[in-house]
Amino acid sequence: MSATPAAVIVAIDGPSGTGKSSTSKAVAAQLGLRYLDTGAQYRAITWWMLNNGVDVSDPERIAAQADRPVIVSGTDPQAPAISVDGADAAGPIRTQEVTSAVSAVSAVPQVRARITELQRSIAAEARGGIVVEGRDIGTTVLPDADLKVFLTASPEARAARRSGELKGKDATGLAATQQALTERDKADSSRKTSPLKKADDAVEVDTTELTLEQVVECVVTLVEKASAEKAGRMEKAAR
Ligand SMILES: Nc1ncnc2c1ncn2[C@@H]1O[C@H](COP(=O)(O)OP(=O)(O)O)[C@@H](O)[C@H]1O
Ligand SMILES: Nc1ccn([C@@H]2O[C@H](COP(=O)(O)OP(=O)(O)O)[C@@H](O)[C@H]2O)c(=O)n1
Repeated sequence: MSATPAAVIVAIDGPSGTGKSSTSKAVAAQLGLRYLDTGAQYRAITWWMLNNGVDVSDPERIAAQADRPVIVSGTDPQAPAISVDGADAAGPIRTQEVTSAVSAVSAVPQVRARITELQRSIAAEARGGIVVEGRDIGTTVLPDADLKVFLTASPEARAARRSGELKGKDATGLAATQQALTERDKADSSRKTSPLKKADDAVEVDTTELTLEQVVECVVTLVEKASAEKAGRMEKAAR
């Protein structure tokens, strides 16, 4: 008799515009898992620093304030929510001002330690399983995740996707969007503390030529396989 699928922890990492958020939400909703957007948490702490007059070009000042904001993340994939000091932050964390400052704030070790601890406790509470998306989930936050996926896409495809999202809200052209993405990737990949990096045991999926539906289907298949394998191992251990 085949075992009931086991609850799994899924780590989805990759650079900006590769489809992490869209894919993670859809996979979690389809499989009844919780969902955590860790980029939203780094955006939230950045928003707090900007609102509280902290000089975001000064790592020491950021470090000194890193413990202060109270960040609460919802984990419903159908209605992702985030608040800072009790205020809804879902809208304000997506502004250009926050996007431009987030890599500098998230590079500060005290910020990463604080947010990493929060992420681990949320994952531990998700008894039925969770999809956690970010930059360092498979390498640092949840190195024992049951499945690690690393999404990639060409810089041109990523910029075209982001530029489509910004249309009407931002006058930035495609070339400027690509330039901003490249700079953020470079900052995220070159920082000392848990840089953006594919974990050695992550499955890499290049989404450049795939539709979002195809990526979701591919990741759902990988999660189902990881879940069945885990259930098999648990059943064997219980015998
Ligand atoms: N495979 C894909 N093909 C085309 N557009 C996509 C694909 N995956 C995601 N998108 C679109 O690209 C944009 C960025 O996706 P998102 O999931 O926010 O990426 P990330 O979280 O990696 O930054 C969104 O508008 C999304 O709908
Ligand atoms: N696990 C994570 C997630 C995000 N981040 C930081 O947070 C920023 C915003 O993440 P995001 O996922 O919202 O970025 P987008 O690609 O969606 O614009 C990234 O550029 C990183 O600087 C991080 O350092 N570690």
